[in-house]
Parts: sequence; structure tokens; C-alpha cells
Amino acid sequence: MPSQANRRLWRDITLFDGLRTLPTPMGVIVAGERIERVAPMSELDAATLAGCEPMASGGVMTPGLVDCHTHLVFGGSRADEFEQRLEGVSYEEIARRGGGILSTVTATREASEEALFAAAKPRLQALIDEGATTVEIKSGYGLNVADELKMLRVARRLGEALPVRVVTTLLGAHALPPEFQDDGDGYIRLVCEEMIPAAVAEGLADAVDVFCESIAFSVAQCERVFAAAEAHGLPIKAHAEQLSNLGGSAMAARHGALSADHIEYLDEAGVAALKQAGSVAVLLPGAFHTLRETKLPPIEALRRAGVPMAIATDANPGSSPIFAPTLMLNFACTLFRLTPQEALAGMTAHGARALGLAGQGLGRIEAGAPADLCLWRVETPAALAYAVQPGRLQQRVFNGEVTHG
Ligand SMILES: N=CN[C@@H](CCC(=O)O)C(=O)O
Ligand SMILES: [Zn+2]
Repeated sequence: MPSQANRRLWRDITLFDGLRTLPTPMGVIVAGERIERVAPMSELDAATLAGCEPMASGGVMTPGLVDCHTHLVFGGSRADEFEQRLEGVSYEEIARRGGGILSTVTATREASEEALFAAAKPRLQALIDEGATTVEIKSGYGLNVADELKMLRVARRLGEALPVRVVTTLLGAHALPPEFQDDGDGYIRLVCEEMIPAAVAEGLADAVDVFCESIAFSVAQCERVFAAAEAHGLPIKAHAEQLSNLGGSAMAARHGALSADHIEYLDEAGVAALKQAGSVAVLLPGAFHTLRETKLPPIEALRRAGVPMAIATDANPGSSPIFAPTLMLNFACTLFRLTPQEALAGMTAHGARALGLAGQGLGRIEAGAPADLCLWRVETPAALAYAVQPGRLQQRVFNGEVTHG
């Protein structure tokens, strides 16, 4: 019989375990930082429950949400571009005029580490208050060694300051900075030969990302970045097939990418490549919505092939200024026609897999996994995706500690 102190029991709950909703009233026992037992209430006898502190009875429990794609460290605002886009100017056109990502680069370069931290903290807090327990944060608005490292340091500090697991991703190859105009290859050399090694030396990057698109970098340039990441033992991922089909996802998959993200324009060959590599398809309905895209990602082909689909906020100042994970569950269903169960798995088990964390049990409610849990005031797990209603988080547990409720 387990005899650890600090054993806690949630009883008679409806449980979404990260992949599916279990059919019977369930009990979850947490011992310290880990989940000790997950079982139907009928199987939990008095001896097992003895000494457990009762936490809550009833309600819907999910794993803590995993937001596997964000850019929430940035300077400035792009509200003016929002207005331009409403007047008909496209995201690509704004980028070609030197706005878009580059306007955030200017503001981010000008901001101190302290100012970036202060601006990003409430954004991350908003994700936490909606149930996120793991959040990936990318660089990509510095575009030189010093400012990319500055962003990653801020991301690391955020993870130390708030009760959340922060995973950092170096996105040096996000856009071509003005000082390298007409010299994309020269900038890629800087990313490969200076930026990646510097981030590795300071232990600041958990993965390396690229933006493979006509307004960013070619497949060949992105492949050079992946080779450099591999040489330093870092996992890779890609923004690919967002605005056109260049084949970036298939190339990333050939390099064993954790994920290909956006993928509205992914074709059958790309789907097959993701399947073969075991890469996750990360769907970003916030960007699809904000940019008023019309080309849907190939959901049915991904489903048929059995490619895991993750959902993330893509929280950023341009294409997805949305800091609301549960809204993304709704968008994934209404815009992309995912089922609510698929959407929930996308923000739990599959989100964790897109970060290379599935092996640690993150994104799942199962014995041995870290106790990252959310208890919700909803009738069913599907209702989380159905209604758009802040304030439904009854309790949030991060690493065994109750942080909310
Ligand atoms: N697609 C490229 N990068 C970001 C957008 C960044 C921005 O517009 O500032 C994205 O994931 O949507
Ligand atoms: Zn992104």
C-alpha cells in the first residue's frame, strides 16, 4: 500500500485522459508531484483511499493544457496592420513592405530584457489562467545573435517566475533582417555558425524552428539550419505550408522533425512524409482565423493517415494575437472540423508530443505522469470546445501543486 505523505484524491470525475474520455466515474490519486493511480471509482477500495486528502468530487478533468506553439515574447504592437488587413492589404504584402514580422523585430530589438519580460508575463499568465501548464515560446523577433538570445533568456525567466513548464525554441530563421537584405544565404550562415552555437552554449534552446515560405526562407536554406541543429543535438520543427506549398514539411519530416506547423497547403506527399517520420501536424486555427485564410489544412488526409494533430494558440502580435487556449479548441472544431475529442487531444497528448515531451507522460493523465491537471466547471469534455466562456477553470494543478482553486 502506498504510504507517501501528501496523497490527494479527486473522486467521481469525468476524465479526459489526453486521448479519450473514459466511460465511468473515475478517481485520480496524486502523490507529491506525480499521478499515482487512475482508476474507476468502483476499483478504488477503502484501503487504497485511506489517508488521501479529498480534493474535489465530480467535474471534468483534463491534463493541463499544452500550448506547443507561441511567440509570446515580443516588443510593440501590430494593431495598425490589423486595420490595414481589414482594408484588404494581405499579410504577405505587409511583409514585403517591411512591416509584419520585421516591424516587431524593430520593437523587440529596442526593448530591454526587463521590458520584454514585463510585457510577456501577463500574456503567459493569461494562458496559465486558462489551464495551460506547458507552453512553448519561440524567439524569432531578434534576428541577430544578441537579440535572439535576449528573447530566449526572457522565455527561460518566465518559466522560472510562473508555475508553468516553458519550452524554448530558437527561431532565428523567421525572417530576413534588413542588414542582410538580398543575402539570405549570408543570414542563414549566421544562424548556423553563430546563433545556434551561442544558444547551445548558454543552454537557452530546447529546439530549433524555421519559417519555410516565399516571404521567409527556401527549403534548401531551412535544411541547412536543420543540419546545424542536428550537429548540436537539438530537435527541429518548421513553420511550413502556411501560405503556399514549398515542400518544407516533407523536408522537415525527412530530418525527423518533431512537428510541421500551420500546414494549410500540405499535400498528400507531405501527409505521407509526416506519417512516416512520426512528426506531429500542428494546426494553428488562430492564424487561419486572423489572416482570414480560406485554404483549409488537409484534416481528413491527416486523420486517415493517422498523423497526430496538435492545436496551439500561435500567440503572436501579427497573425494570431490571441492568448486564449480554450478558444482554440472551439476554433479547431468550427474552422477545421475537428471533433471536440480531437481538439482536446491536440492541446494535451499531441501537443506534448510536438514538444518531444510525450515520453515523460506530459499531456496524459496516467500513473507515473507529472501531476499537471485541470478540473473544469463543464458538463462534458466536449463542452470545453463547444462554449467560448472564460472562467470555467475550477482547479489547476501544476507539478502536484494546486495553483488555482
Ligand atoms: N508564420 C510565421 N510566423 C508567425 C507569425 C509571426 C508574426 O506575424 O509576427 C506565425 O506562426 O504565424
Ligand atoms: Zn509561429
